[in-house]
Order: sequence, then C-alpha cells, then structure tokens
Amino acid sequence: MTKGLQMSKITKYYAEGSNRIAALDHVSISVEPGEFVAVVGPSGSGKSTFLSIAGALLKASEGEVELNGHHISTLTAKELANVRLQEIGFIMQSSNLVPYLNVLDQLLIIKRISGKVEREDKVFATKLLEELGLGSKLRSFPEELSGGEKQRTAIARALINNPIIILADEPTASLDTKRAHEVVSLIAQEVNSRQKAAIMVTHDERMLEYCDKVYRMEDGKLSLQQGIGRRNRIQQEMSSI
Ligand SMILES: Nc1ncnc2c1ncn2[C@@H]1O[C@H](COP(=O)(O)OP(=O)(O)OP(=O)(O)O)[C@@H](O)[C@H]1O
Repeated sequence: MTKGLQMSKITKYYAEGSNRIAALDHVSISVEPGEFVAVVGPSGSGKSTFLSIAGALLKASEGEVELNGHHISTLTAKELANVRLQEIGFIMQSSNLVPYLNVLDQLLIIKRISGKVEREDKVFATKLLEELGLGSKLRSFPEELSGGEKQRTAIARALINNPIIILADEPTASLDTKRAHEVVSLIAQEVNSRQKAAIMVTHDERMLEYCDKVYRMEDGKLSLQQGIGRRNRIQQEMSSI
C-alpha cells in the first residue's frame, strides 16, 4: 500500500467555448509521509487546479488519486466530503478563521462537525496550540491576532483531525518576511514531527529552503526541479564528501 498521496497521470480539461483546454496534462507526483513538497510556477500554469484535485475538491478528467492507498477518484460526493474533513488539512492564503470563534473553538468546531467533542479533543487542541506558540491566545478572537498568529491557528486547525496530507495554498501571501519564515518553518517542523505528507503552492522563492523537493508547474505539466530543496541539498552535500 502506498502511504501519503499519489497522483498518477492526472489530466484536467476545462471547457472553453466549443474547445477544451488541458489545465493539467498527465501530472504525476508522489508525496510520502514526512515529506514537504513545494510547487512553483507562473500564473495560469495549473497550480490551483492541481491543489484542488489533490484536496478532493475537484475531480480529474483522467488519472488516479490515491490517499494512503485508497483510490478517491471513484468516491461519491458525500464520501469525498468526509475525506476532506478527516484526511486532508487545508491552509489557505488568508487564514479563513471564523470571526466569532476564539482560537480554541476554531479547532473544536472541526471536531464538532465530525462528531462529538470529547475531553481529550480539548486537551489535544490545547496542546497543539501551545506547541504552535498560541498558548496565551486560546480565548482570543481572530481580530485580536496578528497575521502570523492567524496563520498559526490555521496550521493547528489543519492538523486537528490528524490528516494524512496538508495542502497549503500560498500560506505566506499576507505575511511580512519574518512572519512568513516563522509560519513555513513551523509547517516544515509539524510535517516532520507528525509525519504528514505536505504540498505547498508558493510564489515565494525564499520559502523553498524549508521544502524537501521543489516541483515546477508549466502549462499544466509538473516537473521536479533538480538542485533545489532541502533533500536535494543534503544528497548533493553527501555525494561531495
Ligand atoms: N473553472 C474553470 N473553467 C475554465 N478554465 C479554467 C477554470 N479554472 C481554471 N481555468 C484555466 O485553467 C488554467 C490553469 O488555471 P489555475 O487556476 O489552475 O492556474 P494557477 O497556476 O493556479 O494560476 P494562479 O497562480 O494565477 O492562481 C488557466 O488557463 C485557467 O484560465
């Protein structure tokens, strides 16, 4: 069984008048538990389409998506909604927090949607928030948080259901350089310590140093960028010894 996320020969067509355009063209990628992958590429190259298919928000026209060895391409809408809730953690450009919920409740609402909130859920959520440096902000509302704190809450929310994969769409778009580094290094740390598979779409070249591999999307085609990314760098250093 393949762990993590596997996408095989994914093609996505959109109708454009009487024509169809291939927004994704035979895209294949495998992301293992504990692996943090970046996807870069110009506007319109297919990154959002790719992330939507990886996140079970959009169906591929062709190809297979496997999450921890389970094919998700054949699931019903209801089953897909469940996969999104239980197995995928999303971190978006702006944190998308619910304005009238405090930081702790931002996490517990996710638990409430998936069932009953148990005492251990509260303990887990509190520990997670403390680990992400939000221990003193449990009762704060989004308007009382800095941009970095909002994104850290969003990271905690993405982790609360112990998902298989984390998908981050431009998570640093609304942050200054210092906060951007803090947020992406935290994602990298959590991905590593919790052994999550993670994909981050980014325009920010400075964030690539935290990623194990960097892929480039160009005209719907995805290719691995050699020589960039942490894992590549470690391999290069080892081979030069
Ligand atoms: N719903 C849609 N209907 C038709 N065409 C679409 C649709 N969504 C995206 N496209 C087209 O598919 C291609 C890929 O779009 P996509 O949004 O995936 O690119 P992107 O790399 O995420 O761009 P950006 O960085 O600007 O967000 C583009 O040519 C776009 O115009």
